[in-house]
Amino acid sequence: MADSIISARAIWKSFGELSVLKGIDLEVAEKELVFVIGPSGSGKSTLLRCLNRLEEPDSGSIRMDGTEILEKKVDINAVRRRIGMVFQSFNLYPHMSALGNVTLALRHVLGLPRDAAEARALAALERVGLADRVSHMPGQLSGGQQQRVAIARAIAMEPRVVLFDEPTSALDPELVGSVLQVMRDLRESGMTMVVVSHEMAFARAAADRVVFMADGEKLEEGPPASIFGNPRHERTQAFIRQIERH
Ligand SMILES: Nc1ncnc2c1ncn2[C@@H]1O[C@H](COP(=O)(O)OP(=O)(O)OP(=O)(O)O)[C@@H](O)[C@H]1O
Repeated sequence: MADSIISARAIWKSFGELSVLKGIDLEVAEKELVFVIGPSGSGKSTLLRCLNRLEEPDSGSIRMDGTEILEKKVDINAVRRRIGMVFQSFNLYPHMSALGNVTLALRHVLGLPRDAAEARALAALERVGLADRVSHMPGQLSGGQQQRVAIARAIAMEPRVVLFDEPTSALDPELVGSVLQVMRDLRESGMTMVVVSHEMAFARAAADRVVFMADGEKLEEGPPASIFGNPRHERTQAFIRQIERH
């Protein structure tokens, strides 16, 4: 793919005796929303974490904008500046306001002066619908609002791609919609995203491509209509049948 932002090839990863990724390939094109689904324990989060080297693959190649990021000499902080990540647990600093949380990396990682960092942070908080909550501490915000602060923190860095690792799994059901809406808006604005999530309705509606993983392998991938409507692999069929029962 000529315009791939991420091109991961033959990624292998074990934890001790447990082989979690078995030669996975993943391409992510500019402005694409790639959705990774599969049974619990199939290696989805591990794959995502390998993409920014929160986990170190045992072997394989990951190119970002054409540059290999698995080489020892690569400045991993420079790579991470270009890859935002949103976690299931929002990982906000509890003693800092929403604005403080979003501003922190802009000042200390990007080295922006306070005024410029705050202006950028305010714009990001506005984008996620929190213009009226910038001075609130995380404890004064709902889970959905806290996750939106975490998304603002990621996008304020103006990354090339944002990875979402089960961003709504820790939320009460009534708070999920606001976070998914922000993710939908980001997609509309052309943000490149890789999402691991169990929100299948969202995958159907918003994904450009769905990747189905099982036991550390990619069994099939394609547009949501074909993965959900006409899955070819027997394990994908079983998975889709199971989620449709719930
Ligand atoms: N740091 C680790 N040390 C040891 N085992 C790990 C570690 N991280 C993940 N695993 C194991 O690797 C396997 C894959 O985990 P992973 O979280 O990638 O799966 P997943 O597909 O994201 O699952 P889920 O949908 O339940 O989150 C699991 O068996 C898990 O217990």
